[in-house]
Amino acid sequence: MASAAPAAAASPPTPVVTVGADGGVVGDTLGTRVVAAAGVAVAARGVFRLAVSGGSLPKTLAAGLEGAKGQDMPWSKTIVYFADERVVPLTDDDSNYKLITETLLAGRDDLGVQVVALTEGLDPPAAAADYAAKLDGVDTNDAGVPVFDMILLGMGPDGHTASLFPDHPLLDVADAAVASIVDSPKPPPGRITLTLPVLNAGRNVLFVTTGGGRPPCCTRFFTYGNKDVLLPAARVRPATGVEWLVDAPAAAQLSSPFV
Ligand SMILES: O=C(O)[C@H](O)[C@@H](O)[C@H](O)[C@H](O)COP(=O)(O)O
Repeated sequence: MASAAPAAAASPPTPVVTVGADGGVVGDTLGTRVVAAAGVAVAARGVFRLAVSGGSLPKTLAAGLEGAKGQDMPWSKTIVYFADERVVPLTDDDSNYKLITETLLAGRDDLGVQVVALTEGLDPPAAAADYAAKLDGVDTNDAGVPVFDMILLGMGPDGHTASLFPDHPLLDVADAAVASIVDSPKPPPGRITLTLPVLNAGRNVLFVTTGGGRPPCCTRFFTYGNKDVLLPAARVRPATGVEWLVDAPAAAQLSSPFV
């Protein structure tokens, strides 16, 4: 990836927040968004490159793609990547690869979905470099940044997204598509993550946040303390816009100007 391009002059669109009554409704909406983005990508480029996070997202997505919507998915033209991954064996309970095989991909072994998994046995920096090399087939923008058709993100209680944590130097990585962390505040400590330039280059970028328990983060969503330093999740503002799918308990904790 080339070094960072100058920041775009125009402000990105204000995030769109879509509130569902509960996790089931959020999952349904997510499924609809994913099928729509997949259809557009396959019609335009013959493939749908989808980057997913860990946490609760794979389960919500799996539920949203049950039934008819799942049948509308171009599974054989879908390539699943990881917005972040834990540097553990693929069979480890902490592995996001294991998580998606047990949720999103469960019962879909024969549909030809490709998954770009972490290479096992490498330390985090080597795993990040190796994973970056696996992005070779992904389109890039003028700045050489990989452009995914869709990136699905969650937000932790501290405002982290993917494995980009508040006040961490990884937030400033602008010359690599994939970075590593060895001191993740959320266990396990060793992880790889897509970097902010990649998250901000996605064609469709969605956050999915359900449940309460996030007031410290959400009340500080746009500013961090008194320093006007944005929390990691708030720094994901692609020029294509960003949508937040939240349930009612999460929405109740999001303060203006977020909603
Ligand atoms: O740890 C991971 O693998 C994640 O990608 C992480 O960034 C996650 O998305 C958030 O912590 C939200 O997690 P929840 O969906 O469980 O709230």
